[in-house]
Formats: sequence, structure tokens, C-alpha cells
Amino acid sequence: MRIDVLTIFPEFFQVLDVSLLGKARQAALVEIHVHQLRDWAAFKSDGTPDAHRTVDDAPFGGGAGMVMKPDVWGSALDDVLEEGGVLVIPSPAGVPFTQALAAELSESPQLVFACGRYEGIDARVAEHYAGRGFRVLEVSLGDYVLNGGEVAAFAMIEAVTRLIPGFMGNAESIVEESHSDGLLEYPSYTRPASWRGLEVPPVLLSGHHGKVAAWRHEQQLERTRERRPDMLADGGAEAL
Ligand SMILES: COc1cccc(COC(=O)c2cn[nH]c2)c1
Repeated sequence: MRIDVLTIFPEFFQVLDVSLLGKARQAALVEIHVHQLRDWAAFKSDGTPDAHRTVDDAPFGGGAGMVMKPDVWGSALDDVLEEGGVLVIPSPAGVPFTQALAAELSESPQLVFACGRYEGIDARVAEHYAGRGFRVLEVSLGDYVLNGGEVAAFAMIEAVTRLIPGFMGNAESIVEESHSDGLLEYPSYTRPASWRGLEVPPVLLSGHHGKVAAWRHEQQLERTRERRPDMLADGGAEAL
């Protein structure tokens, strides 16, 4: 998979070289290219140089803050977005990012993350590329507002790339994760069996695999009921 990130803060993504993701990059499972959006803002739409490499302007219709210019994004995306690529725009107004969506995106040949700042990106950018037949997704990590899409993109990149076959050392650990079966994960324990007066649930020491599996499933249900009733309300479908 190829991942391209367009941002005015490319230095934010340098850490990708050292994390687990770094290994995947070396293994050539993932190619990540981070681009400085301002490189496409060196000239104004009339062709004259823009020394400030401006990427934003005031919103039509008034209102607070600034909006990112469509022409700058268009120049950048025309160069970066490949046929079959998916344009992902992290946004508080997006569809929920879920494990199911991460799995779906992990099968794309290319993901392009457009990291918005200010009040967001001119709406015509998403409209234009959807109109050209690209899959365009505005995706939300949660119901809160960040200063820009970089943090959200980083989280999505990690959630997606770890699902790429061959990326995680122990593929089995991916299968049994939270949300993969529509329920929260059961609690985990390891040695010592007794710690500060707290004991590991005896069933886990019983060696009876059937009882362990039943206990774990019950724990998943109990936890999901307590912490995420929304996940059960709509039939256990993936939820934010
Ligand atoms: C593209 O337009 C905007 C506008 C404002 C902030 C952002 C950054 O994303 C988030 O804040 C976010 C993502 N998931 N949950 C919150 C993008």
C-alpha cells in the first residue's frame, strides 16, 4: 500500500520512521510519502508568485476563522492522488472511523490523507474528486474538535497499516481484538497470579479452554453493556 499525507506540518509525521510502522516501511509493505501542502501554493491562480505560499482565505458568507483554498488542494491532489486511490479527509463532520472501516481501507492500493487546518477545506475539493470517480471519505475519530487533521490521520494510518497482512508479527492477536466481533475485548491477566491481594479469576488457571472461552465471552458482553450500550443497541454493528 502507498500512503500519501498532505499537510502544512510534515514534520509531525517524522516519527513514523521510528515506530512499528518504520519496520513495515522497511519491509516495503507500506510506502509513506509526506508532502508539504505549501509547495503547491508557490504561485497564485493567476500565475504570479506567492511569496507567502498562502493556503487559506476568508470564508464566503462570513463567519470566524479561515478556509483552506480549493485551488491549492486541487494542484496538490492532481499530483498525488492515483487512480484507485482513496481520498481521506479527517474531519469532525465525518463518518465514524471504525475497525470495519480500517479493515476496508487496509485493502486500498493508495490512501491520500488531506490534513485540514483552520475551519477546514473548501467543500468543492471533496465534491470535485468524488465527481471524478474517486472514493472520497470525510472521516471522524470522535465527537471532538482538533486543530488539524494530522493527529487523526496519524491514528488512522496506524489503525489501517497494522491490519495489512504481514505487518503485525502475531497475526492471531489482530483477530481477537476489541471491535473485531462487535464487542469490547475481555480483561487480560498475566503473572503473578496474586498481586497486592488481587487474584486472577480462577477459571483462567483451570486449563479448561471451553470454560475460559465462555467466561471471556461473558466478560465481553458485560463490558460492552456497561461501557458501550450503543454497540448493542444497533445489533452490535460497528459504532464509533
Ligand atoms: C477538514 O476540516 C477540519 C476542520 C477542523 C478540524 C479538522 C481536524 O479533524 C478533527 O478535528 C477531527 C477528526 N476527527 N474528529 C475530529 C478538520
